[in-house]
Amino acid sequence: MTLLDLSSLSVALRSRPVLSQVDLEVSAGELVGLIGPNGAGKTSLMRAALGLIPFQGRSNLADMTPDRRARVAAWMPQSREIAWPVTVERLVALGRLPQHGGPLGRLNAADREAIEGALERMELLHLRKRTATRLSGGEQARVLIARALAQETPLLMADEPIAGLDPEHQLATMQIFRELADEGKAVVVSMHDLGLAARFCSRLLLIDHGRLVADGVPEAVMTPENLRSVFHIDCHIARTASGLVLQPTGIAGR
Ligand SMILES: Nc1ncnc2c1ncn2[C@@H]1O[C@H](COP(=O)(O)OP(=O)(O)OP(=O)(O)O)[C@@H](O)[C@H]1O
Repeated sequence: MTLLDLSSLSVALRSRPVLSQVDLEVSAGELVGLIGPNGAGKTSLMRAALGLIPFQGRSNLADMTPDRRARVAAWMPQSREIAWPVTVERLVALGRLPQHGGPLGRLNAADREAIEGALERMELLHLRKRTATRLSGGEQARVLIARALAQETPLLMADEPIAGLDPEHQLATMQIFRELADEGKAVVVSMHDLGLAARFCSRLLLIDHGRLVADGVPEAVMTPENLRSVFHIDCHIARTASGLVLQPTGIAGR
């Protein structure tokens, strides 16, 4: 089942083209990593797909009413600002707003199950009564991922969700995304850790200067040529039983 369907998606910000003619379909069961250098257009692609910024072309999500979209796609933006000093469990409960179609009234059994599941998955049960604004940056990021998980949408889109997490929680979070995809959801995440992208994602989209320049399984996208021409780096790449292992070794040509 196709959950994200973009055709000829283009974005110009302040009259400057930042995304050009992206065609993309993402289906249930895929964990898609969006990779590319700083300023390549990863955030613009996701924000345009969600209808959060003006674009040309077509996005199935942007065509939906806001209510419908919130039931189809959960979104974790790059900015990690938590505006109010509410408890962790209250913040995660806000992920249930779309299911209520309005203000969050009394939580029902399905809400409670979704909230508990999200807190447990993100290893936040011990922090549930803490004030979210008084957590560390990485802890706050995990709370925001939990809020997106509690939304229980078939599609999860997250902008650099593992940035700032410690190694254990980076691995655990990528593993959770992998599980969500295996459970039949579609997950689209932008990320800069090419090693984790190669190891966990079923498919990679390589963006460079606003264009989708490669799209396929990690082995097909993480080629020495692509890594050199797009990221300007040399990498050690090895195929292992647990997937592709990739370690940047230097800046190309230096
Ligand atoms: N509000 C804005 N006004 C004008 N240009 C913008 C604006 N926001 C982003 N841009 C430009 O759009 C281009 C794409 O930015 P975008 O944030 O999509 O890149 P990105 O791939 O997500 O980068 P990063 O990895 O650094 O987060 C960049 O050149 C950026 O400078």
